[in-house]
Amino acid sequence: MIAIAYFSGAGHTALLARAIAEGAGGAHLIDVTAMTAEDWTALDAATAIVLGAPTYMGSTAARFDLFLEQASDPRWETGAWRDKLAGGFTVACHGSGDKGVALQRLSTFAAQMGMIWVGQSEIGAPVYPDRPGINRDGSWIGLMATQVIGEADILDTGDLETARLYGARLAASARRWAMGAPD
Ligand SMILES: Cc1cc2nc3c(=O)[nH]c(=O)nc-3n(C[C@H](O)[C@H](O)[C@H](O)COP(=O)(O)O)c2cc1C
Repeated sequence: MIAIAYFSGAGHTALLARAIAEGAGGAHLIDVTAMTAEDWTALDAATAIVLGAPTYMGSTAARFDLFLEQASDPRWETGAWRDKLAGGFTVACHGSGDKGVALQRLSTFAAQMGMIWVGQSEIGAPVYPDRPGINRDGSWIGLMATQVIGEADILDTGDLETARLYGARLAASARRWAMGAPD
């Protein structure tokens, strides 16, 4: 099972979370501002946890960092998430916008938790001109999207398709990983 934990101030990160879930063929979507006991149970049971936060001031939004710190106690010490798969995504209003820092922050959290990071593997245009819009920000450490300025409720179709493909990759990875789980 895949769990997607995200924070979204104005809705863009939430759109990406839903597209990843769609590509994965279903996932437990968790808004970290309204955590329930069931959400923590789902995270602890998940084969893969996908972390999503908008880039605010050059890194992950503080509200998501609060969730990461909450999740670490006591799981960092107990190793409760060790060897789970992890992935990450972010969105910002600039093509760069220092989104890479946000994805490094998420992958560093995963590393500290002993998780196995699954990056973004899609190559689009200009390398493959027949794939316009796919991974248009050229990010492989995780999924990046760029906000369509002035629009709160839409994202670029290429970014959404890239998110679906990332979800499919995470789901395939989770299936393979679960098959090889130790007894
Ligand atoms: C406090 C704040 C800080 C931001 N910092 C950045 C930034 O460093 N780089 C950038 O490109 N966009 C930045 N933005 C724009 C957001 O990343 C962008 O609007 C994004 O789509 C928001 O996602 P959300 O709708 O899920 O909150 C910032 C927005 C806010 C509110």
